[in-house]
Order: sequence, then C-alpha cells, then structure tokens
Amino acid sequence: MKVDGKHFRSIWRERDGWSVGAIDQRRLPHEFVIARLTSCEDAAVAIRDMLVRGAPLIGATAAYGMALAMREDASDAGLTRAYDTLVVARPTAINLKWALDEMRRTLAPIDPVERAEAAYARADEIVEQDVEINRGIAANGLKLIEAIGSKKPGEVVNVLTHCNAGWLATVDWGTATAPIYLAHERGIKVHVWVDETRPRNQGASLTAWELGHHGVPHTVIPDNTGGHLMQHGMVDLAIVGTDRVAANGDVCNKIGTYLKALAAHDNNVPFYVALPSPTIDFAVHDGIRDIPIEQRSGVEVTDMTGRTADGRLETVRVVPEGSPVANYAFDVTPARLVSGLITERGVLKPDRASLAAAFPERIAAAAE
Ligand SMILES: CSC[C@@H](O)[C@@H](O)C(=O)COP(=O)(O)O
Repeated sequence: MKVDGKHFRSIWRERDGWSVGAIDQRRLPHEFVIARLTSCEDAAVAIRDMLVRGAPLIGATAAYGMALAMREDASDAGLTRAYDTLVVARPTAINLKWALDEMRRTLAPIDPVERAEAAYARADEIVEQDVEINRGIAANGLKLIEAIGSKKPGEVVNVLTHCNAGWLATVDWGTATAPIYLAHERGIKVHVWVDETRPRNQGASLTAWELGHHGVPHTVIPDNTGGHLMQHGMVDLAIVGTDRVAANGDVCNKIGTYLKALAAHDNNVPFYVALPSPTIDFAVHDGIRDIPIEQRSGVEVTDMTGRTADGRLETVRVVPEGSPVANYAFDVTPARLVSGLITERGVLKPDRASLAAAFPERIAAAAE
C-alpha cells in the first residue's frame, strides 16, 4: 500500500539479496524508519520488541529469521537453535509457529549446504503467499461491503475496526483492511471507525496512519465509543483481524475485541473476522480455555509517548506511581458472537465443520 504516494510492503529482502528490510512500527506515526535485520537474533528481537507485529507479519519475519540463521549455521543443530529462538518470541499469534514449521519441513530433509538458499526461497514464497491470500480476503470481504452499499445507495458504508489488521500487520493489503482498500479502489464510499486500541494504540498510531496515507476516509475513536455508535446506527459492520482462530471458530484478537463483539451482537451489527488460513489452529479446540494470552509490560499501560506541541517526542506517565496495572494483550471472542470468517477461500461460518471443509489440508498438517 502507499506511503507518501510510493508503494511499500512491511517487509522485504534488501538489494544485497540476504539482509531483510522492515518498517520499524515502534516509531510510527511520528517517524518513518526502515530497520535492517541481519541475523536470526535480530528477527527474534524485532518480533519480541514489536518493531514488527501483527500475526501474518510475525510469521513472515520468523521465516526470514530462519533464512538469516541458515547463512550462519545450516547444521541440524543450527536449524533447531533458530527454530527454538524464534518460536518463543511472542506467544499468541499462531502464524509464528506455522511459518517456522513450514521452514523446518522444507529445510530438515535437505543437505545443509543447500539450506540457506532453500530457506530464502521458502521465506520469499511465504511472503508472496501472504499477499495473494490477502487479495482473496479482499475479494471475498468486498461482497459484504457491496451488499450493504446496495441497500443504501449513494450513502457511506461505515466499518468499525479494532487494533491494526492492516497492511502493516501483514506483508501488504492487511486482512481486516483488505476489503476496505478494495472497496475504496472500486469507488465505493467507505468510512472507517478506528478504535484507538489502548494500551499500545495500534489503531490510533498505525491503522489511522496507513488509511490516511492511502486516502481512505476514517475517524479515530476512543476504545469505549463503538457501542454508542452502534446504538445510533452509525456502524454498518465491524471487521477485525485475529491472531489465532480455534478449530471451533473462537477468535483471539487484540484486547477489547470481545467487548466490541458483544456490543455488535446487542445491536444487530454484523461482526466479521478476516483471517488468512495460517491463522487457524486446528490443534486448539476451545479458544477461551486453550489459546495462550500474552501479558505484556505494565509500562505500556502506565506510560504514553507522543509529540509535544513544539515537535519533541516525549513519554509521560498517566497512572499514579504505585498503582498496580494489568496488561493482557489479547482476548477471545466466542464463535457464537462472530457473523462470519472472511478467508481466502470464502466467507465461512465460525465452526469446525466449515473450517475443516474449506481447509482440509490444514487438518492433515495439524495431525502430523
Ligand atoms: C492481520 S493482523 C491480526 C492481528 O494480529 C491484529 O489484529 C492484532 O491483534 C495485532 O496485535 P499486535 O500485538 O499489535 O501484534
């Protein structure tokens, strides 16, 4: 998608052919900085410290992390070490493990002297596949936006989203934003309510930034506003992303998603979840019970960083000294509150039978 009129992806192989470039998302929206990753450790730190974030991008970064590792040590021990280093970088998004399993499946059977080249080739494929998948999500989600638009000709279709499931969270296009970008390209009048998404403000700082650069009309709202907007008919549909979908259709996403789903349910607002198939975890049968929820530093709750009126970046404390804080990064929305799952293979019911029928090969892989 576009930054100052120029097309960017969130991650890429640099011109040297081996190092990896990525947008440093910790610096947005204040500064546009490109980071260069040159080792497996760099990739692990980039994921852990959220230089890169968003489930599909975490997977893509891990894939390149394996490739960087293979340049240094392509032995069986090196392969295991790289896998073990990367897989613990963040706990909730299953795309991390999915990408690492894909890489290991490709690399383990081949001669170590061929592993580095094969690793880059497979990582490139994972990256390209992410873009293709998101194009599929865009096409399938577009039909939902078109259907709403056809019921109110000439009027704006209002979509609410939470966190950042935009192109910055993937390689390009995004998941939740993919149908929105396509609708915008097709000339459908679309407007996005962007939840600020405390405590890290991925909505206010990332989703608003990318929609703004791409020219999509949007409004940033405090996290608690969505219910009010829904009660007053100001939200036509909600589309969010996800870090892991359980086999039963339960959806794990950024903290606060569950409350939006409850409000949507109470107000008959369709609540859709957009996901690429690598986000499905057929090994988890009950999302609420079994998906690990990351708990992050309390500093994300106590402190906020922003630009002062005279242009300096400053961090201030907004919680009294001594007050304990809790920082659960994700929650799980039960399948019964989800209207549908927008995937690259169509809009599915959030249940095991529908997921299994659409992605039988993933069930086979989970059973391995
Ligand atoms: C297409 S990204 C889907 C999710 O990864 C996204 O909604 C989200 O919750 C990201 O959380 P983050 O903690 O910023 O990595």
